[in-house]
Amino acid sequence: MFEQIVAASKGKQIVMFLDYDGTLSQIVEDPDQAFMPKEMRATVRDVARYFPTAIVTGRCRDKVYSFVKLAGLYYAGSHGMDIKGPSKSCKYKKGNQGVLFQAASEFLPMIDEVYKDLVEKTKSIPGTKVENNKFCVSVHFRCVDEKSWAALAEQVRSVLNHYPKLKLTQGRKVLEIRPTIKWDKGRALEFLLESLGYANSTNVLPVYIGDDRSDEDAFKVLRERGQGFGILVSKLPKETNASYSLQEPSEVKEFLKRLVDWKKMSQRAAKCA
Ligand SMILES: O=P(O)(O)OC[C@H]1O[C@H](O[C@H]2O[C@H](CO)[C@@H](O)[C@H](O)[C@H]2O)[C@H](O)[C@@H](O)[C@@H]1O
Repeated sequence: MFEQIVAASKGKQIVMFLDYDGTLSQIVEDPDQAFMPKEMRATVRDVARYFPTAIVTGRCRDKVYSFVKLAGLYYAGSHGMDIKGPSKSCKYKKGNQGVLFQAASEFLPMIDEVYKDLVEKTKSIPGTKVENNKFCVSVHFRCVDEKSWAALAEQVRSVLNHYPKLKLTQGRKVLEIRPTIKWDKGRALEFLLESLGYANSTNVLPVYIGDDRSDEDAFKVLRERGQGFGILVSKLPKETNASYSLQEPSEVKEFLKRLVDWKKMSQRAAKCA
């Protein structure tokens, strides 16, 4: 896989897109404790030195920033509905990059309301955790007894019946409630490529690494564009639009490190030539 990606990048700018949970951090029971190991942070910092890099996540943007803590990156939170550019100078930064795009601002009051309703409706089911991700809501069932999963899903559906403008999707032991707008991680990837000046460029090689169903939207965009590579993080074989796979975050780290080392070497070689 590494060799194919490097070969395909000849004469092209690699742009890195990284999902957070299950990709840069291990899946843990408590979503508030999904910290990023120091070594992974150092690796992502290096990646962002050599390639424009974005974190694309279902999480609230501020929350994921509190985990990643790197200023030189793009952040696309709430499944790409909330995009912000690097907060410190970096060579890929274009102009003053505050918030670049918020796809669902008008949904903010509705999301706050549905969050409260969901907390209330699900509080009788032990282990449930409802997370407000600003433009979407997650209802976690990782710590819920399997016998109660159906009842929990039913409660969530009963709340959503009152919100026809919201839809329900499912991730890893999580029900995700999002606006029914045509925006997802794939659209966020396209938006970011455009923001970086690569809208219709053939001189770019986007690489997207993610572990969950919502990442499939980005893998699909890459497949349809016939450009770049999706890399699925999974221990088990799965139906996917990704081109390659890695088993777990530690393999993601090794892949990223290798990419940085290769880039450093090729820059050195170019200077000596
Ligand atoms: O797009 P992502 O960054 O992968 O976000 C998807 C969901 O990730 C988080 O939940 C997942 O990770 C948790 C911590 O390891 C785990 O407890 C949970 O079971 C996983 O689904 C996040 O908390 C959710 O809000 C995101 O929707």
